[in-house]
Amino acid sequence: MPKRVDSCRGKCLRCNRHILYGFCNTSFQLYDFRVNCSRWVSTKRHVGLSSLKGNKPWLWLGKHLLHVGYSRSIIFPVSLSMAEISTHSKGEEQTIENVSPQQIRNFCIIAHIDHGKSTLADRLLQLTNTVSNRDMKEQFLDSMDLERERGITIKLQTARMSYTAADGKQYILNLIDTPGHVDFSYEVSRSLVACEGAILVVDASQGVEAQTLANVYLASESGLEIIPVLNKVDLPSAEPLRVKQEIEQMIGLDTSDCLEISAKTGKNVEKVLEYIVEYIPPPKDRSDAPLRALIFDSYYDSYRGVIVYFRIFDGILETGRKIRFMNSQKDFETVEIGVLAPHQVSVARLGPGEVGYLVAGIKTVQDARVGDTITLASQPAHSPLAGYKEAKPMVFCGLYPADADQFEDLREALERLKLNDSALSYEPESSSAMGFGFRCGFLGLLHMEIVCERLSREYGLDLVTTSPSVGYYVHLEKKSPLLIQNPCELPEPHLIDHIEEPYVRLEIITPSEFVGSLMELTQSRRGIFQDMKYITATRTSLIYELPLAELVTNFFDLVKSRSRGYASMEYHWSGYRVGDLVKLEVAVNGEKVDALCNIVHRDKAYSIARALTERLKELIPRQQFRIPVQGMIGSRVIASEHIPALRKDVLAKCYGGDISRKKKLLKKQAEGKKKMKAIGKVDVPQEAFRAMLSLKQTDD
Ligand SMILES: Nc1nc2c(ncn2[C@@H]2O[C@H](COP(=O)(O)OP(=O)(O)OP(=O)(O)O)[C@@H](O)[C@H]2O)c(=O)[nH]1
Repeated sequence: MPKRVDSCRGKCLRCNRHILYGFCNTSFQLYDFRVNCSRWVSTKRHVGLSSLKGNKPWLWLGKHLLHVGYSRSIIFPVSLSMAEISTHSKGEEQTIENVSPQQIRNFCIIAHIDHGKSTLADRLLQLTNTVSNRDMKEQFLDSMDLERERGITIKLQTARMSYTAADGKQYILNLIDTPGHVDFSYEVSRSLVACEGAILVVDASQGVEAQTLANVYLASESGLEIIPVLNKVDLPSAEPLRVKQEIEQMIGLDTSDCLEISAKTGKNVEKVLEYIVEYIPPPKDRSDAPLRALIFDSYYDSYRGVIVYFRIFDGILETGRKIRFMNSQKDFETVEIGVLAPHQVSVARLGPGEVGYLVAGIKTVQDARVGDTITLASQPAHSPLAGYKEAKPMVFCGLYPADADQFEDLREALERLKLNDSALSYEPESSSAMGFGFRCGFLGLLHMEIVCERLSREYGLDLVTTSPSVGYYVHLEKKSPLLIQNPCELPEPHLIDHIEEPYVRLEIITPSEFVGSLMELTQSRRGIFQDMKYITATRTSLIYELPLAELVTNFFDLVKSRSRGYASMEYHWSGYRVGDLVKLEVAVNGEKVDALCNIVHRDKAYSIARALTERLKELIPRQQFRIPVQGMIGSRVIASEHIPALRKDVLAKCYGGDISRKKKLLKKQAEGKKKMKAIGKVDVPQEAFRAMLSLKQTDD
């Protein structure tokens, strides 16, 4: 391939307006250029034959003419030389040099939530001068407003840092910061595949938590070198010795030379950089092999189309080359490739081991799916790299615009969010109580909360959400099973043979004194006990199989409150199990409210129905007539409440007088109320739809 040796810049001779930038290859033919700093265009199609016009050589670039000159010191094989009008000043492209894989280290930071990943990433960016002190802000890589406000990482983030190590050599360190919350663990698994090593951050005051273990398992499954680091040693409550012991006992990592750092104060953070260079293996040098690069993230930019983040395993990628996505078998021409330093900086080529981005005029994220392999269309690789399991939505809820006119806006907003969030799913549905809306699928409750918040903040939508539910497999007699994501769709009981519900394998790590209370909670949520391990003298791990439906209704909050915040939990999908489940419906004033329908375990149906009707009685405003609120399974009423009518003193104006007159007035009032009840419609307030959620909390 031609090697880029120099760049040039000049005005178009024809229009005298456009500035043209170009790069020369080894034979000093311009091989790619751009107009007015906008997109790069391959010159293969655009450069016309060069010619000399008097002493002023010029060159066609598409419809533009570039004025060029000679350098007399070198004899060129072609008539044209490097452009000399103005040599491209130190532009971004030239600051990034291609490096050999030996000088590259790809690593990610993994930890339990809030153990200090993003803070450590901040310090590393500062130490390597990737971000100047002036531009530095807390949690630099968390770019979403929501991430910064809540102090959590939602999306994985990448940054390329340049570091001169103690051995005097310069290294390129590609960092991937990952989220800690269990809902986003699929982001973690994606980033792990792009790395050779992981820094495992453990809070020295808290120790090994459930998510620490889960992430370590993921990292060792991917064959990564794990470097444990104790963070927050500046805290008075830090117990580095105890935590080191925990790491050795629970994870089995040697902690004899484990670093004790404070990401907040910067103590010992520079040593982390040395450890990365020393312990994390460099990527393999397979530059001669056909290109294979793994897509680990992508997002949609309204100006440039889909931006794909990838890691190259084999071969070389250059701007202007035609690439192919091996799974979707779609071809695109790369308009720009570059690295994330941490902002996008374009480069001409990237070699094996490099992490970068590319722009190729891709219109939908579906064309460049995360987990797909990029290869060259002209020299495709034989087989794609092992991708990822697709993120599967686990929790579903209905989203309805409070104002029916906003339905189309909601559709548009969901379409846009979906472009950058492949785990989100949605399909239209309608409800008699709430009109038209969408049934959306999320990875977990936090994911759901974040999507709802983004919809209201970024798109100004006022939404009503129904209580979250999970997906059930309903086996009908002599028919193939149905997947039900909306409880209202559950067929009549006599048609159902059995129902299967999703289960998760749950691990809770807790100080031993809270074990009893947490076991009680888990059992009340239909948990099936699997194992209990004493990890250290004071900490215990509990393992349960738990229905996902029980977990999504604020189980995590209860675990936290019962353990005074000290327990942590982690779960992953473990399969479907048969459950004795029924559809619990609610009728208000004789009319079933479909948005309040839910699938619950038969044993709990009565208590939930009772609590729900009581709660609705408080929430639904009183009307002129008496309103019955009933919880029902099929046509059987299992709980009932009445909202009393508003009373108007129709006798107020009767001073004394005849009793028959009073009776007449009261009779007239009773008749009026009866009529109103027959034609009256009860508006169920929005809070009522969330009642189900809060109910199950009180239920425990
Ligand atoms: N005292 C002290 N506080 C720290 C240190 N490192 C991080 N913190 C604080 O711990 C909190 C969590 O830090 P983050 O860096 O956001 O943690 P995280 O692991 O990235 O969190 P998620 O992205 O949500 O998983 C913040 O309030 C930090 O200021 C440290 O070394 N010492």
